[in-house]
Amino acid sequence: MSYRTLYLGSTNPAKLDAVQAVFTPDQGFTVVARSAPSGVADQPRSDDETRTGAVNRAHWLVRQPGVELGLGLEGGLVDHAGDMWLCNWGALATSRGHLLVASGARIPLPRELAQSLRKGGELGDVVDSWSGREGVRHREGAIGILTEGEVSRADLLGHIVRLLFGQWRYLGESRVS
Ligand SMILES: O=P(O)(O)OP(=O)(O)OP(=O)(O)OC[C@H]1O[C@@H](n2cnc3c(O)ncnc32)[C@H](O)[C@@H]1O
Ligand SMILES: [Mg+2]
Repeated sequence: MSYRTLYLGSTNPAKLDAVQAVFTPDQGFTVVARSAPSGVADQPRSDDETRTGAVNRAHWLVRQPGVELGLGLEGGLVDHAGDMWLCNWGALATSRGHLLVASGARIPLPRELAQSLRKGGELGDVVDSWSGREGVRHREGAIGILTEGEVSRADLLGHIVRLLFGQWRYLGESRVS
């Protein structure tokens, strides 16, 4: 069997777990993690900026020689209904010019966290010092802490990856060769 390679635009293990759970060898895929520039702030602060970060990563990947399929995932913050919410976006680009986009579930952040984030900084760093843990962004994520382990960052991103994979399958025969 010949495998298709899916490039992920990040080496973050939580993102890689989410992608490897969907783009499996059984489905005919190998996954390669390669840091891709998001072209937006390290901490995006709107849906638009977060989606753009995911799309830029995916597009950057398919501009590299030999890359057929590029997937970008981006985490961000959104002000909504008086709270600051955690959001995530994903994009899957093909070298044939298709672009599929999806966003994930979101939850409001505790006021205390939102307050420090309004002063600047990245959610990953703020959550580490707030929770007294290290490297939360690479493991359970803020979402894992805020849901008592019920939903991990990989779970949250996994749903987005499935939405992308499903849309790509729906494209059918017109997808990449
Ligand atoms: O190496 P990359 O792919 O950039 O991985 P990252 O962890 O920085 O992830 P993003 O750039 O997609 O996310 C932007 C910021 O939001 C943070 N973030 C998003 N979701 C998070 C979560 O569930 N837990 C902790 N930090 C999160 C993340 O750590 C960054 O500071
Ligand atoms: Mg980042």
